[in-house]
Amino acid sequence: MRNDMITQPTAAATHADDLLAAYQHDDFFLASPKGTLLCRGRRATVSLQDGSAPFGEQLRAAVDTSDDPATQPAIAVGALPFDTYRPAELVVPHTVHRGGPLPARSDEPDQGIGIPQWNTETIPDAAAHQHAVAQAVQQIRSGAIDKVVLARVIRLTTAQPLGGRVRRILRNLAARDPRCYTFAAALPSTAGTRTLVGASPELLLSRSGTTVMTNPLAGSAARSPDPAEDRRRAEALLASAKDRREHTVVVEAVVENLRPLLRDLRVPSHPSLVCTATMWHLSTVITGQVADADIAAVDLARALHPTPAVCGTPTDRARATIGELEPFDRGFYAGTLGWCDATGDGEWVVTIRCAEVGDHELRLFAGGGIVGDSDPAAEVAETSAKLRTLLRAMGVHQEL
Ligand SMILES: C=C(O[C@H]1C=CC=C(C(=O)O)[C@@H]1O)C(=O)O
Repeated sequence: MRNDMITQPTAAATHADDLLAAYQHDDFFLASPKGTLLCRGRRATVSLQDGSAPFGEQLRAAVDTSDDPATQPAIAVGALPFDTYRPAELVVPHTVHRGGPLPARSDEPDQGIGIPQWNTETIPDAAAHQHAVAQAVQQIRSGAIDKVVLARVIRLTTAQPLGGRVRRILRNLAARDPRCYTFAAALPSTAGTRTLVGASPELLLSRSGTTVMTNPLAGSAARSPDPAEDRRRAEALLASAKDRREHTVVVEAVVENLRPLLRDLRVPSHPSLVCTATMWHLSTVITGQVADADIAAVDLARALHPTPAVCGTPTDRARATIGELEPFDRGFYAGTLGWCDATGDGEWVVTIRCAEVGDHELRLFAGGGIVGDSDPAAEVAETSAKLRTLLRAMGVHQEL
């Protein structure tokens, strides 16, 4: 099994399934197509606000001043919120374990998480989301913005405690979507313990040595259980002028942000198709080489975030439109989550297809990119389809 996710030696490599089984509340877990990472404890923190010294130096300094002997590699992990103006920090864990990629399990039965009944609330409801999309379309047609991503939340509550069930959510997500980035991270919270859990198809950025890769996704179609219809939808997506526009805006912004930081930038001229268990997407894999070895993966990720795949363009105006039209706080949805080591290597995913899990409450998020010819009713249906990723992992099969 390939095992190149963390470049420094760690404790003995472990089977990915064992890492998933060992996941505990408060751990950091990330399974990517390259490998699986499980981190525990807080040995030190690295604030991302300082920014004066290169990240590798800050990380090494944080480890040197921690009261623990440095028996583990210097690596920092964590989640960053959608709102880039909020304070952000990464955790240097006590223990780091790595494994290969999680194995695919097509025969896995759909197991819920043992909660037979939920109270549900959708914010905004379908009619209000449709109205918000129509308002966004008007703003775009008036020339105020080019694209904006609008999201909605489903709030599920239960009297039963949820904390111990994150591992089962992770397991169900990974079983259905082994090629996605499956993650769980404890969030800084003043209101009890909260965990971000999800299975994202989107890589914001990875750096391995000098090589950088980013894989923006934008443009979507729901999968169909009928193979012929599924293929038809995929081909229609690839041919859709509206979805191509939505996608091009993201690729152009990513390239513009990376151009000063990378050399030998390779950008395919056309998007390709990728799929999850529930969605088809337009995808572009962009690669390049770091121009300055001191630029760590987390710095590059922060230079890109938020891309128009989760915010819009121009960024500040799209952010203002989101603030005006979305009646909830995104928190860590549409942010980024990952790891970075002292050599600058790392992997950062876009935190979509995810939920924030509290003691008795889950908030599930899904959004969609809006352009001038978006159809508000179709956008509601798209968010419902995206929400299925998490709902199914929790054993909820009705449409919400
Ligand atoms: C913002 C989300 O998806 C993004 C990623 C892929 C396709 C997208 C779209 O077609 O709108 C979104 O840009 C989400 O799932 O909440």
